[in-house]
Amino acid sequence: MAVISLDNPVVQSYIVYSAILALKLLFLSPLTGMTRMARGVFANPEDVQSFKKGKVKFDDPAVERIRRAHLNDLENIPAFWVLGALYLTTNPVASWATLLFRVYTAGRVLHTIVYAVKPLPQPSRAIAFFIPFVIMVYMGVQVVLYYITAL
Ligand SMILES: N[C@@H](CCC(=O)N[C@@H](CS)C(=O)NCC(=O)O)C(=O)O
Repeated sequence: MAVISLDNPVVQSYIVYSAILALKLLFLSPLTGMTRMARGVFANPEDVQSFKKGKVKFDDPAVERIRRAHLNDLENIPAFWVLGALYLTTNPVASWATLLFRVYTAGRVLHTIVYAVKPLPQPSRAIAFFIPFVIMVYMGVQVVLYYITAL
């Protein structure tokens, strides 16, 4: 039986990397806001009125790029929180699970950098997306295999 306790280093590792990912996800909101301000492009007329500058515009390339990065995080990071937590219950080897959480987090941070902060040519974004994606699939399969025998 897996020991799910806050004293368990794998659980602590999951908590740390989950929090880093949440902070990274949150970071994209102020980045969007700052980019809107810098470029004078807003999503609502009341924003234009309140800042007394710029215009309503929905296709600014820089803002849309950050919004796509944000959406991509939302398509991926919540699945990590779920699958990572379930994976903990399968009694993984601590060093292996920690490595997976670490590489996942590094991949998602790199995805944000090469997509939204300092755009780089492909395949940099594809790699930064794909490695964390494979880790999630791996964890999900491990969870299913671990519990399916009990059904
Ligand atoms: N919703 C994604 C699904 C595929 C995906 O996540 N691809 C990665 C690697 S190419 C990506 O960064 N897509 C860009 C995006 O989601 O805006 C899309 O429309 O591209």
